[in-house]
Parts: sequence; C-alpha cells; structure tokens
Amino acid sequence: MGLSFPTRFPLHVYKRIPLFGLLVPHKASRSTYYISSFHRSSITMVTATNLGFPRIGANRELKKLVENYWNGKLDEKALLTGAKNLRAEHWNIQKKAGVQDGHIPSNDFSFYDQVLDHLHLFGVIPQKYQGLKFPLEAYFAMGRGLQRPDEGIDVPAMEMKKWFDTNYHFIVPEFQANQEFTLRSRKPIDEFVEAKALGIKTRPVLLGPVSFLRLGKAAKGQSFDPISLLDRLLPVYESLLRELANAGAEWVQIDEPILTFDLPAEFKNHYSKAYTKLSAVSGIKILVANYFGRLGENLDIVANLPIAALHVDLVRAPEELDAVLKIAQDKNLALSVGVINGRNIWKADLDAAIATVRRAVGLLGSDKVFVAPSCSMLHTPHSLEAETKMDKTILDWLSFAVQKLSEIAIITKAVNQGEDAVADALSANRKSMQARRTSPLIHDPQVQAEMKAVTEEMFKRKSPFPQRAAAQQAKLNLPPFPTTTVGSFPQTKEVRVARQKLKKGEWTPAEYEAFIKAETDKCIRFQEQVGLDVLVHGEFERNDMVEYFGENLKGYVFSQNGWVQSYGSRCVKPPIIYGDVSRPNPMTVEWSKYAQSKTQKAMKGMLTGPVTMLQWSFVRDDQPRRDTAFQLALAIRKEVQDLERAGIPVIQIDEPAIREGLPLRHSDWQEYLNWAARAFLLSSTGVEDTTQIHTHMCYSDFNDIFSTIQALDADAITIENSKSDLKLLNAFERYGYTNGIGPGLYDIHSPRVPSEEEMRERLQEMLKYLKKDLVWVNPDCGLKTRGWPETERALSNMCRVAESFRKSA
Ligand code: MET
Ligand SMILES: [Zn+2]
Repeated sequence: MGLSFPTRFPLHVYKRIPLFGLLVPHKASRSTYYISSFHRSSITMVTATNLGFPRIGANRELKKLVENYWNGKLDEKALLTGAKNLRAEHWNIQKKAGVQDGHIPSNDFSFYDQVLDHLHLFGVIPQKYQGLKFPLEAYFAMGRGLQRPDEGIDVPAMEMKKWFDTNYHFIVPEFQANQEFTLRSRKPIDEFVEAKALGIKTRPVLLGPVSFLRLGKAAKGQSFDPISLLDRLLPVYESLLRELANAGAEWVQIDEPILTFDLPAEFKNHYSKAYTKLSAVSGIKILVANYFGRLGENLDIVANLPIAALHVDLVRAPEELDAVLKIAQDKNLALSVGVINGRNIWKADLDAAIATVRRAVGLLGSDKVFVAPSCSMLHTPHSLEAETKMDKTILDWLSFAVQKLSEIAIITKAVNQGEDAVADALSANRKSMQARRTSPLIHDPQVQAEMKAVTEEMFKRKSPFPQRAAAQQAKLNLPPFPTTTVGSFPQTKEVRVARQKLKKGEWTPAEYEAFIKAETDKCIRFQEQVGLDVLVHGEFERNDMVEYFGENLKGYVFSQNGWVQSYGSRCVKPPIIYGDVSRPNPMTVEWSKYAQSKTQKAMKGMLTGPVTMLQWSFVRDDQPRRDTAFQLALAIRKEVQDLERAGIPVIQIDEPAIREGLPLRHSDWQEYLNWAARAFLLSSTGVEDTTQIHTHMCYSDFNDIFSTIQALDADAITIENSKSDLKLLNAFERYGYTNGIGPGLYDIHSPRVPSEEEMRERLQEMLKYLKKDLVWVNPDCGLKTRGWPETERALSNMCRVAESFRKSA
C-alpha cells in the first residue's frame, strides 16, 4: 500500500525558523497583522498537531488482522508485525502531511479499544479474566468474551458503552473497592520508542485519570464511587509519565473528555489534585484535551490546572473561544485550537479557521498556538483516495482524515508564512465552499416550499389515542395480548448471497425479486402457522435499515470506503446526507403490498424514523440537525400515507437511536427531545384514526426519555426490555403510560431459546405495571441476526404464552 494521497498541494514538514525580530508584518492577510511581541523567544511558529488518527487502516487492515488472528489464520507474531506496520504507515502519513514532529499522536493505536488498553496498562483485570494468558488472550476476552468448552473456559465480554455521543463503543472499566493499580503494560512507552526508531517523535495520548475513573463503574455487588480510587491511581500515572519523559517524550496529551459533561462540584478538587501531581513530573509537558462540546461551568476547573497546554473543541463550542483565550493568556498556557471537525466529513472553511487561529496568535503569540482537529480523527474515515465512484461535485466538498491533515497543514502554513504561501489551496477551498453553498444539488426549492407549508396540524393525529384505539380495533379485531415481531427475520447466508449476485450482475433484478418474494412467502407462512397476529414481511430486501432508505432518498450519497470503527473490529460506513432530502418514489410500498396480498392477517409496514436516519448518517453542517430531521420526516410521512393508501393497516416507524441522540449536557436535552419528538410526529401523524402506528426502540436505558416516548403518541411501541431487569417497567409505573406497549419478552442477541415458563413470568411481572389491554407480546428487537431454527422455537413459545394469558384473562 502506497503512501500517496490526493492532496492537490504537496505539503512538507515546516522547519521552525528562529525569528529574531519582534514585529513581523504578516503579508497578504486581510487585515494588517502583527505577531505580538512580548512573548517572543526563538520559536515563533504555530504548530500543526493531531489528536489521534483512525487506527483501522486505509482498507480496514486492522480489522482483517485481528479477525484473522481470532480465527487462527494468523499467529501472534504476524498480528504484532501487522500492527507495527500499520502504526508506521499512519505516523508517516501524518508526518508527510505536515503534522509537527513531537505532535504526531502515538498510543492512539489499539487492537480493540483504547479504554480497554488502559485497563491493561494499569492492571485493572477483573477476576474472571485473570486466569487467562496475559496480555492478548485476556485482553480480547475482556473485549469480546471467550468460549473454549473443552478447556472449561467460558467468560463473557465486559460491558460496552457508547463513547460520548459518537457511534464508537468503549469497554466500561470495572473497579474493585480495594482496586490495586500497577504499571502492567508498557504500550505507550513502547509505541513512543517504536516511532522514535523510525525518526518520528510522537506525542503519546493517554486517557486522563479523572475521566478513566468517571467512565468506569464499581464491580457488581459493590457500591462505591470509582473516583474514590484517584489517590491510588495517580502514582501509576506519575510513573508512566516519568518513563515517557525518560524515553524522550516532550509532550503528552492527556484526554479528559468528561469535562464536556455536567460534573459534581467536588470534581474541581479531583482535577486540581490530579494535575498538580502529574505536572510535578519533570521533563514532560502536559496537554489536557477536552472535546465533543463546551467546557461550560468546567471552564472554572481547567482555569486552575497547572498544565502546559489545553485543547478545546472549537467546532462544537466556538462560543468559548474568548473564555479559553483568556484562561490561556492568564495562565500562560499553550492553546490547542480544535478548528477542523473530527466528527464529520465536510471540508473546513479554511478562511474561517485561519481567522480563529490568528485571533489566538494575536493574544497568545504563535509559539502558544497549536492547530488541531476538534477531537481525535478516530471518528472519520481514512481517506477519500478510494472514492472513485462518487459524484465528483459532492466529492469535492468532502474531507476524510488524510485530507483533514492537509487542512491543518494549510492553516498552519497560512498563519506562519502568509496566505500567499498557500494561495492555490485557499482559492480552491473558497471555490469549493462557494460551490457547495450555492449548489442546486443541495438546495431543492420544492423541499423548501414543502417545509414552509408544514402546519401545526401536521404534528397531531386526528383523534386522541382512546378513540383511535377503538377505531383500529373495529378494523383489526385483534385478540387480547396481540402478538407481533419487530420486523426483520433471519438474514440467512442465502439472502446475503442473493444480494451480492444482484450487485455483481450475476442475477437479473427479476431473478433477485423472485428470490426475495419466495423468502417473504416462507416468512409469512411461518408467521401464520405459529399464530402471530400482526405480521411483517421480514425485511429480506434490506441490507441495513438506514442504508436501504438512504439509497431510495434524494439528498444521500454513499461512500465506497468510508469506514469508521464502531467497536472492536466492527466498522460502519455511515451514509452521507449532503442536501435537501426528498423521496422521489415510494420505497417500501410494493413489498408491503405484495406481503399483504399473501395473507388475511394484518400486515405491518416497516420504516426507519427520521431521528434514526439522522443519527446513523454523516449529516449536513450547513443547517441545524433539526431541519434535516424534519426533511426526513416529511419524506417518511409521504411513505406512510402511500402505505395507508395501499391498504396496509399497521405501520411501524423505528426509532432505535432516539435515546443516543441526547446531548451530553443535561441543559440541552429538552431542546433536542422536543424536536426529535416533533420529527417523529411529523412522519407519523398523516393517517386516519383507523391506521395503527407502531414505533420501536432498543439499545438503551429509556428512563431518561420517558416523557418523550409518551409524546410520540404511537398507538403501540415495541421496546427492548429483557436485558434491563424490568427497570423500564418501574419507569412506566412511575410516570404512567397510556398507549399500547410491548416490552420485549426475550433478548434476540443470543441464539438461546427462551422457555415458555421464562416468558410467562416476564409477562406476569409486566402486568403488575401495565394495564393488560395495552400490552403487546413481542421480542426485544428484529430477528435478522438469528437463525431460523431458534427463531421458530422462540416465537412459537412466545405465541403459546400469549395464548395462555388470553385464556386466563
Ligand atoms: C435496531 S432496531 C431494528 C428494527 C428493524 N425493524 C428490525 O427488525 O431489524
Ligand atoms: Zn431494535
């Protein structure tokens, strides 16, 4: 694999040139500009830096490496060598792009997850993994579980959670009340030394002690706050910093992203204690990095840390520039200005970024300013180089990690040497900004007119739920405890192969369609046999619940290689919403009509909701997320109305991602929840009372968004429940819920078949909290990852349970 990348403007590493004069006129900037004089020493350049590089590789090399290792095709040595080569390649890319030596990140590499790495680094290994071989066997077992029945080994994976509001998942640290910490691995030091041997000086990246503890939890059965372990943990961080300093590291980047959360008051002391200790280690300078949002009240915390530099996310919190500049000025800190969006895929407005950097330079002096991405580039795809099929106009608006490095270099050079030095790059950037702003591809007058015509009436059903329920019952005549499923049925190998054959042209569309219809027929026959009441077509025509709709909507593009790590070796390729969204043609109507024609029972149409479409895509940055959600909602509303017209009596609009869209700060929740609920309402309310609207949610703790679930006013919701120990039901009891609801009776993530007995108990338990005429009977989520044999057995048990409750009701 070569190291070339599509930078139209070859960039080189800039030497730091000592400048002796005090006043340096800045040519070619719009306003006359002088580098302020009083902090000048010999170095007077702003520094191009990075916070982290996507570790997965240009062609998902890391995924292939670890998966081949897991399935025995690669031995440990080959795995380690492969990883080493990948790290070298990524350091070289960054160096070549112009990131300053000393500010190229290391220890941002991980075989699975960087938080898991820290558990190994500090020897935080829960008991059940301690018998396994250290490091790799224990490491991967903690990440993904390990089953070797012949040797009596059967350990589950540790808990995984979403990393802030990203789609990356981290392993949740689990601590003992008497937790000991030791420097158990040398990974950060080894990687620093490894890079040094290649002639590259890196800036090791660590997760900070306060964030590390705060993101973790007490081991099961223990009740203590992990932050109480801070005193025990700090000495290990100190030794680590000492070792890094001895190895020659000049800077260390310590990430403290929990500064973007609301924190209890005592965290000010925790932070001050931690960084007083760490900054006392001599020979290494500390950069504390916050990202993903504003510091808010926590500005007060960082203002008092004895550190050398602070990184701030000016993409998410541009309004804090003045406040952080003041802190940096008062405390004589270097400021790492995160001006390139590490969370999205659009080209940056370089003029705007340069202006921001210049403001910082004006106040702090150029030696105190680092140009940086807003956060680690872990959350963006590797490079646009592989995108050969995308519309060239749209391609010109995009920037993946490698291109973002170039943007950082251009900004740095413009500030250091004047805009003339990067004139071509800047004019190309202005051209593409302008083209995007005015492109007819983005701006669709039809969509905008329709958005303007949206009235308040369009957010409401015709009648309140009780009336609708009666009208629907008159039409559907469902038994008590009606049974249904969440939508998808097993996506077998044959189904996936069929799709590939169509893609490769080995099958004609007609052949493919015939195959999918046959699968649908089988699925419907099975549902009838087993006695389900509201049927689904099975979603065999869909690869993915977002991609399928994205491919059928205007305003979306798909990359070929825009992979982003989601967890472990798993990557996702989020579609890109580039323009006003509309629905040129019905997307699901033919399939649902076909399915309904095959049965006398009610067929449920199956759609993905606006908030989930938004949440699982890269979205436009030129209008608020809310506006994009509403455009999506309007497109889905039309699909809902077409389904109704086609005689589909029940329509489900899935919103599994509504909870994960919650902002990081509590005070921002209500605003989000309001528009999220309104987007769902806009998509779902354009129907007659007799049409039954379902929604579905999974993947989270719903107690936070309880009133929003009610506000969606769906006629029924199927909701994941079986894993949360009925916690959800307590919330229903506490807040009350008035519409139909089916808390999942069994977990679909495991091939295990739940017994009738087990599900009967669950249902019984639910009836303590929910009115029986509101209760639906269904699994937790769709069945696409399951096989047919276990699906048949589980659903027939489930239907028998519903049957027995009807008899006794
Ligand atoms: C992640 S939610 C999935 C809902 C979808 N209808 C399915 O059954 O697969
Ligand atoms: Zn689900």
